[in-house]
Amino acid sequence: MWRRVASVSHLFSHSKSTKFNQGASTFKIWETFTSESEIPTPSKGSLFVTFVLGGPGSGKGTQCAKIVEAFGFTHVSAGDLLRREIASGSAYGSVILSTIREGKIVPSQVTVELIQKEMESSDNYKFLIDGFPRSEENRKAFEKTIGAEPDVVLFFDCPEQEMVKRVLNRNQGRVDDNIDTIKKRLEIFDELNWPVINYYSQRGKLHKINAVGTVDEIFEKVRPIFAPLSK
Ligand SMILES: Nc1ncnc2c1ncn2[C@@H]1O[C@H](COP(=O)(O)OP(=O)(O)OP(=O)(O)O)[C@@H](O)[C@H]1O
Ligand SMILES: Nc1ccn([C@@H]2O[C@H](COP(=O)(O)O)[C@@H](O)[C@H]2O)c(=O)n1
Ligand SMILES: [Mg+2]
Repeated sequence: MWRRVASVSHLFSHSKSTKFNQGASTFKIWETFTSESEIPTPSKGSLFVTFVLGGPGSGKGTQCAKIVEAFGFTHVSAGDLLRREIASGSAYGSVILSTIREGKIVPSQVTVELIQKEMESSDNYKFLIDGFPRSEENRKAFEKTIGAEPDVVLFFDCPEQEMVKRVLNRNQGRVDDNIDTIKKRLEIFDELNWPVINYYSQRGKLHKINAVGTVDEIFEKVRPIFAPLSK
């Protein structure tokens, strides 16, 4: 289904064989961007991965919904997958629930496996991976298991005060939408997410978006990033 540009399996010799890295087949070498303004021009059939980063309540899920509508991506929210795992009554459920309650990060192996299953069950080739990677450990686990790097990384940059306000007003019954857990999530974000943001910034893949404004105003900053993509 995905057009191969070149095999990079030699770079991931210890990774598991998956739909994405199987032998020398379904893979492409990811274009390297030399500046933050450069955007890739993917062709249909090539796997196209966008990581969506930002603090709690910065608007990642809200903007992902708009990107899906405008550009035909499949939205894979790591947090939603973990919540679904809890709801399914899986063996991991109780440990995931307590980790989310504490605002901590679930072991990468668990999260990456859920993401991998979700991607493999989709016929789409354009994915928005929302709320991932949350740490360098997450990032490395994705590379190793999926055998891919993101084409684009979005970072919704939002002041803490605004994030807290949005989360407390979200009203979706999430166990982590309370002031104590929000404080912990913000601490974890500061400690573990910045190294990931810096990593992709140094590689010219990061698109930092000021996440203050209306949903539509913010989307108008996102839209040009994906303009080369047809739906
Ligand atoms: N630009 C905006 N202005 C005001 N409120 C917003 C804006 N964008 C999103 N919201 C609201 O803020 C809340 C958090 O947004 P959203 O769920 O998209 O954030 P998130 O980054 O996915 O958060 P989390 O990491 O906790 O899942 C939601 O209630 C949403 O409706
Ligand atoms: N890569 C991830 C993503 C999320 N979590 C845990 O889920 C919580 C909620 O995530 P949202 O993206 O929906 O805000 C988050 O606070 C983490 O506890 C994770 O462990 N790893
Ligand atoms: Mg979200």
